[in-house]
Amino acid sequence: MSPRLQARLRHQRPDFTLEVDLDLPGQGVTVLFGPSGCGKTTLLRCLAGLESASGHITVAGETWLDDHSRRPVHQRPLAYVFQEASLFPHLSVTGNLHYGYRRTPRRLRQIHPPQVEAWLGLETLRERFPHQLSGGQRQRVAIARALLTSPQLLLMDEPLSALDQASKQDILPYLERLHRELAIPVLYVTHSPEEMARLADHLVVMADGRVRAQGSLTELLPRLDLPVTSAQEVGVVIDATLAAEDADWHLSRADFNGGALWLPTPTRPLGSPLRLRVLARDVSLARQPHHDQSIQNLLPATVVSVDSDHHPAMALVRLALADTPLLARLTRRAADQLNLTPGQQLWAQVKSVAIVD
Ligand SMILES: Nc1ncnc2c1ncn2[C@@H]1O[C@H](COP(=O)(O)OP(=O)(O)OP(=O)(O)O)[C@@H](O)[C@H]1O
Repeated sequence: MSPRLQARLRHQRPDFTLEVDLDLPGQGVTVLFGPSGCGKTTLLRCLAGLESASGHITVAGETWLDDHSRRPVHQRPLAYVFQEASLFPHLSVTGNLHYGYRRTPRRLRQIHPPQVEAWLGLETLRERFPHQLSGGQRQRVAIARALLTSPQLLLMDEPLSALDQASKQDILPYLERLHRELAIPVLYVTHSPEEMARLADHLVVMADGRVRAQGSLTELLPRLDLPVTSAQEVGVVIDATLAAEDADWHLSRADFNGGALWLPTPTRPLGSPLRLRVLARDVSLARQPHHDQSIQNLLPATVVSVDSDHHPAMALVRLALADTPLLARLTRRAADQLNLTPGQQLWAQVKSVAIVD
């Protein structure tokens, strides 16, 4: 298990104060989420040493900042990817990739060109120059170049926001792959709920220069007090494994801690990890398991709480499938007729499941 990324930071500007205490896993993607101006970029810049901050930072077991010492930017082994890829225009893709790699001392090189070329699908682009690449391809090269410095921390500040929708959809599978391969922490700033659902393992929700909540995506996404999703899109993500296939019906079973869901067979081998998204509006509840209806996914669930929704006619029911949370959005009248109370056992009928990763 890699050592955790810990940072307690205070940064003061005349009209803005950043004051955060982060304790994040040493591996995986942490998405920083929060309204414009809440301090996400400032936090990344403080971690990078581009802004002065007091406090402490520990990355990969090494202290970058404490009361007695402050490592300057060039001594912090991190990579920073911005909205716009700034590649060297006079160098080919290979030239750009080798730039950071060659400047990294041999003994510190942990990531090598063939690896990142495969992760980011660059094998056929090696000879091209930046002006011969699409926006998404340029950004893939920029990410690869950053990784070839073998950083201990990867900071990504809205890396897809300058791309059009088609390029975003092109690049997301590469980022999902990276997310599975990289053994370092990645801090990823985005305003996009889709990028959050597809890439995040962890979430830091910020407001006014402070951390409102931090934890795993599965734990924080269903929280109704956090502004992470719109009322229509509220739901959960479930990390599952592709466990069985029913070839006759082209359906596959995804198992997770607390149950299993059937879905149209995806093009990936049995045993693969799979991230599923279930929206609250696609879950209904019943006291008995009804098999005389079209919904195939029936899961035994326990009521945790019944909460208000943005609309006065609706209620959000928080459920537990063992350790896995699920949300159901019902009319208040339906919730009243079911006489829902915490601890009650019933059946969750899941109408639709999307694979997000
Ligand atoms: N160079 C600067 N000098 C002074 N104030 C700044 C500077 N950069 C940002 N700020 C202010 O600091 C606060 C935090 O800004 P920051 O860019 O970190 O927010 P953010 O959450 O990244 O926003 P966005 O989502 O819009 O990128 C804001 O009030 C902003 O106006």
